[in-house]
Amino acid sequence: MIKTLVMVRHGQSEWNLANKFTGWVDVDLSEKGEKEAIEAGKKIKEAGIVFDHAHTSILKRAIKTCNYVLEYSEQLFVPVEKTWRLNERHYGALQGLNKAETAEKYGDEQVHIWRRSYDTLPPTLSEEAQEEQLNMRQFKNLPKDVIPTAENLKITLERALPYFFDNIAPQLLKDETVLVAAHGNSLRALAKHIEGISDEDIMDLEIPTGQPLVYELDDDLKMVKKYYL
Ligand SMILES: O=C(O)[C@@H](CO)OP(=O)(O)O
Repeated sequence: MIKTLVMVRHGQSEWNLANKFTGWVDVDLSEKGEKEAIEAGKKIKEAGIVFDHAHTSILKRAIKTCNYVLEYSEQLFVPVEKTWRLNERHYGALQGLNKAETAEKYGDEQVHIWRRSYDTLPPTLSEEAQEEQLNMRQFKNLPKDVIPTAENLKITLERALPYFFDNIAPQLLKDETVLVAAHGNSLRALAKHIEGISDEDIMDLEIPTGQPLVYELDDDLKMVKKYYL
């Protein structure tokens, strides 16, 4: 039997709009982002998709998107689990910098490598920024060892996949329909696994904000079909 997993990247955030590296910084949705998330919910309702479970990160742009999607598809009662493992990939010392200005300073190629290469790490957070991060309430109950100072897509995949295997996959295997509302790079990581994309080809995969991406999966949770609503 075909299993259905719907991924939604959060709607445009304030820092997507400002063209800043965001990562684990907890920025809000922009006005456009809220509209995108509402539209995503309406499309899911029109498509008649009925969720049994929803999963999101511990960052408000994804949490709010998840809530808007459930609200506007009239299924706000669906249980939602929040996990740091679905957080955006941590952008290290690039967080808060403007992407265009960073490209002017370091060159387009370097910035493209930082943004899209599978295994190149961006520069890590300063000690001061690390300390600040450790004191943030939403990260305080996480073991220090799992809080990154910078991540590439490979590390993002390695921390997102255990959650997929332990929490999402068992639900899909019971033929339950699952929503994952998360981030550009945490969703690229899951997509890499589900679609079997190579380390090279994953550089070209972009997931747009607020567009529901439907995966139909076989009994081994491999992709049979994917489409955007
Ligand atoms: O800034 C970020 O955290 C991400 C997602 O918006 O950006 P990028 O597309 O450069 O990986």
